[in-house]
Amino acid sequence: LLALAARVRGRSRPSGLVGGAGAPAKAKAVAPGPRPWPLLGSLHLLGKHDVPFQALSALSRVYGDIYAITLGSTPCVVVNSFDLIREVLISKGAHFGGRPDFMRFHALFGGDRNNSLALCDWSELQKTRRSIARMYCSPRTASAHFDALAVACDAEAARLLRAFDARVAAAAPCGGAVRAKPLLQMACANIFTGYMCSTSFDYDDPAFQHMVNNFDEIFWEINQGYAVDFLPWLRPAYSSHLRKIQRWASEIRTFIMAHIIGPRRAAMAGEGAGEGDAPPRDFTEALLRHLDADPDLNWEHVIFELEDFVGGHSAVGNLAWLLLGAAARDPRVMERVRAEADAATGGGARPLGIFDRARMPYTDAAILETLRVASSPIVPHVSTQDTDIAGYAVEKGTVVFLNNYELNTSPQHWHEPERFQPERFLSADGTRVVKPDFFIPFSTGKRTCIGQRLVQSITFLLAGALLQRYDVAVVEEELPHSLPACVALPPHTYPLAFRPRASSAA
Ligand code: HEM
Repeated sequence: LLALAARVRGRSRPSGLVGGAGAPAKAKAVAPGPRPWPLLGSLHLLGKHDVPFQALSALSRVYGDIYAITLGSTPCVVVNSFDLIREVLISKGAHFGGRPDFMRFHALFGGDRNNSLALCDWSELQKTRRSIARMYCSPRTASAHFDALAVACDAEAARLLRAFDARVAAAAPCGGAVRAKPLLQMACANIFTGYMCSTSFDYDDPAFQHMVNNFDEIFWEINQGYAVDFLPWLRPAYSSHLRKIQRWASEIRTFIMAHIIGPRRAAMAGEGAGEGDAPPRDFTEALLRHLDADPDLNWEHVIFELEDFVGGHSAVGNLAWLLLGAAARDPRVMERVRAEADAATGGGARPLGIFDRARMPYTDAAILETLRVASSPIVPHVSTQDTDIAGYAVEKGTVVFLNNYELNTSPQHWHEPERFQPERFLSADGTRVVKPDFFIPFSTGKRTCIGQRLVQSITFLLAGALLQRYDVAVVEEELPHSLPACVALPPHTYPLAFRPRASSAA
């Protein structure tokens, strides 16, 4: 009964807000929520589940669609319904443009999280950076940038398949089990550097391998929650961990400077690039030209921006490996992706390309279903002024969790949400992808993900090409396993068994 009462309270608007004409304005009520303990706040409640987002969903069944919770001494609000998430991200987006001040975020970006596009607070500089990045990281299908992406993808898919052929042949005596996520990550990294920086690297290059592994470590790391995020006095206990994060990030920047920006800058000087009206050759050149033209930009911005965007490849590689894991668990998924790929390429008469995505709705739907099941959390937002959500007071500096784990897994929204069923994203005749409004894996509003077109195109290509070429199966001793509410897999995650396809079309 208490739980039910709390739930009803959580859902209703506080009556004090509805004053009659001339009535004195009453202070807005604070959303209901658990009573915090000294020092810890309610952090102990998050530890009762595999991942914090499960705990946040469980608490929504007690306190309702919006509740207030104190973590350490940080005031937080959790919103759990699509309407309230839209209120925060869209109708009141201008009030919630900040990001949390976690020391891990600072450690990743040279001591200042505002160097990062995803982790900074909203600012004029952020607007400029987003608009430069958007053109390249969100290319429209009929655009020169998308054509350039297609070229980088074609070259890399061919290289990946050659590398896989060799690995699979070597692994054949032990059933074809290959721990190949790192290979996939290198292919993704090369597509990103090929497209954004007009350069790519050999899979055997130890410096490249090291950079890709560092990115993967960081992607896994950033997807974890740590008590120190809310209890800064725990810092001494985490100091070696923080140093490790700093080292990964700084090694990445050294690589980018030495192997991408340095050579590129030298080549541009030699070619006289930037002179005349020719458009920049790629994202790196666009950034370097801005550096010369805009006094507000400095070297650090360029390096950090490339780090941010080249680093996007880690998310793609992890997503593609999750999709391969799902296809290995359910051969029907593999068969349907393969049937689409065969139909699109004339039975393998030519390699699969990113333009084929338009004719492969099931494969596209399988990517969406992988995103739904993984349910990557939206990066928390922070209120930049005193405001309200659903009429409840929200003070400046409050961390807001947008619980899209609840949106992606609730039986209120999905039939059998625990099942992997790409068909749920298809029209009744199976010819079109249909996405419900409340499905927002890339968030929405002014801080929405910039990379979603790259994510969908590259995941499509790499997973599609591999499924067209190989029979993929689970390795019984190490079944595919991933955390709920997490699109990241540990860098050395489960292997999958690959065998050249029995009825070979590709
Ligand atoms: C599995 C793949 C990915 C998923 C599920 C994903 C999802 C998200 C989500 C949920 C946000 C938070 C938006 C918000 O706070 O409202 C975000 C932000 C962002 N994403 Fe992605 N993302 C992915 C890959 C990428 C890639 C490949 C790139 C770059 C090429 C990228 C660039 C960004 C940037 C720059 C932001 C920050 C935007 C801002 O704060 O202004 N993402 N992403």
